Amino acid sequence: MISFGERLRAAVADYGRLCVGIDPHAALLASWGLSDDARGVEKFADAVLVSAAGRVAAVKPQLAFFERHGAAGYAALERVIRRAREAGILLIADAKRGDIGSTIDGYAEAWLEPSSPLASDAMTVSAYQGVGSLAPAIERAERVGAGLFVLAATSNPESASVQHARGDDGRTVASIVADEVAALGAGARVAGTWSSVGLVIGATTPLADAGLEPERLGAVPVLAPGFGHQGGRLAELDALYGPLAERTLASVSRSVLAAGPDGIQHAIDTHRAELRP
Ligand SMILES: O=c1ccn([C@@H]2O[C@H](COP(=O)(O)O)[C@@H](O)[C@H]2O)c(=O)[nH]1
Repeated sequence: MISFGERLRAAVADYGRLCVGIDPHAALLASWGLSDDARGVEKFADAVLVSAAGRVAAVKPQLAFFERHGAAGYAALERVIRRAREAGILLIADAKRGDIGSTIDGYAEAWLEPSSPLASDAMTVSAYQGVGSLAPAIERAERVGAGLFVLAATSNPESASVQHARGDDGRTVASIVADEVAALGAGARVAGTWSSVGLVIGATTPLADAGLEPERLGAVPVLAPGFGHQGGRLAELDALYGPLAERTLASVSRSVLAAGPDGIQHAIDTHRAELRP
């Protein structure tokens, strides 16, 4: 079995460091001429998949916009996940789940276990209950070759009051999360391989402001939202992420999706061109 970290490394080598978000906001559905229901959401997601497969390393459905449509939205998402697998593109479920260990394992079973109808390549999780609370999800992910991205320094401006707060040793909350994630499995890893447990580090704040020291983060991959619509510039990815840049997957949703069904392929290509190969 190939680990998620290694599958991500291969996808980035083949297709570059862009991830396209599948965020069927009501306003986008309207501008695409689609109905604001599960059918519209599924058509939207399928069109994004067709345009992204073979062009970018991964897609990232935002679950909120499927959940809006209840059970029918989930059924649509199950089919989208299956089609992503058939198309051979990595799919990161933006679920942002977090809870006590026994419950987080339930979430991991739902989103990562291959027998689940929602089985994704990776999911986003929150460490607000402590990185240790994620241990069952981490163990399950490693057992089934899936991945996790742990929120560390998110792209929204409100995050600073919590994530940049400093403890007695001077480290920020973001850096405590990042250090604990980096320590997972460190030493057991083959040199040059990527970890299957990554971090979410938004593109809207310099790493230093969040107290993050990239040289401490070993082989951890990064999922980086905040480019495009939120103001981050893809051309500045290398400068922003420094030594982490090679392992950073830049995620863009609205700035690509706003191009509509006829323009999305071109928009993806334009965004890719802003990243160096
Ligand atoms: O720190 C974070 C974590 C996740 N997100 C999610 O990424 C996309 C961003 O959408 P854009 O349209 O490219 O702004 C969205 O699904 C967020 O929930 C984030 O923005 N920041």
